[in-house]
Amino acid sequence: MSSKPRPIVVSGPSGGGKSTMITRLHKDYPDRFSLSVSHTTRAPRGSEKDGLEYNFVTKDAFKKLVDENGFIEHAQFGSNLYGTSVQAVKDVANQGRTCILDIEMEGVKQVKKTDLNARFLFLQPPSVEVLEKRLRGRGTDKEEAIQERLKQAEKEIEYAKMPGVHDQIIVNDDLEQAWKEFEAFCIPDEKDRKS
Ligand SMILES: Nc1ncnc2c1ncn2[C@@H]1O[C@H](COP(=O)(O)OP(=O)(O)OP(=O)(O)O)[C@@H](O)[C@H]1O
Repeated sequence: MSSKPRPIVVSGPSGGGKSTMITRLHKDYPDRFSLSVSHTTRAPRGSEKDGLEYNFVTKDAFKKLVDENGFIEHAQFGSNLYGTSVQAVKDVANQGRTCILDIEMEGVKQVKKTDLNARFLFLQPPSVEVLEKRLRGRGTDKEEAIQERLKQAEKEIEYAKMPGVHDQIIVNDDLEQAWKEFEAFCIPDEKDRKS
């Protein structure tokens, strides 16, 4: 059996609290968790270094990796391609850190097809009504985007109900309570926890 840290997949509807939890996790445990380095076909900017901010690759190399099923998720923004590769997640584990993957439902399904041996955590809002309030309160999304996110949220919550999809579902109602549960999932050994 390998002693490499198993990646943790955090998913849940937009506005469910993924960024809030993951930001706190990195802040409280800066040496224990890492995000994977994404691939991109865009050119490096300023002092960006290959393998650090991104793995900078050509469009051909990117497409080859797509054909080889090397990506968990990939998408196009403008004329550039971006993706999270299976290898980038393994690289984090090889460095002795737990890779945190913040991905949506389709990505969760992709991870399940790999040999990453991930643990799956779902952050669920207390209700769609509360989710709507939080999305509005965040003030980052236009009305149309909010409606789209709420529709998608219902699908995500339905999928999460299927037995065996997630190792744990945390209902993000009271923030401190949800954080405690999140922290406990990410750091199973109580003596290693800060709170
Ligand atoms: N338990 C909570 N109680 C009240 N507000 C919360 C709680 N958890 C998160 N929020 C707030 O809800 C909003 C959405 O949270 P956050 O941005 O972390 O969601 P997300 O899942 O990362 O969304 P996205 O997938 O769109 O990035 C934020 O404004 C955050 O401060």
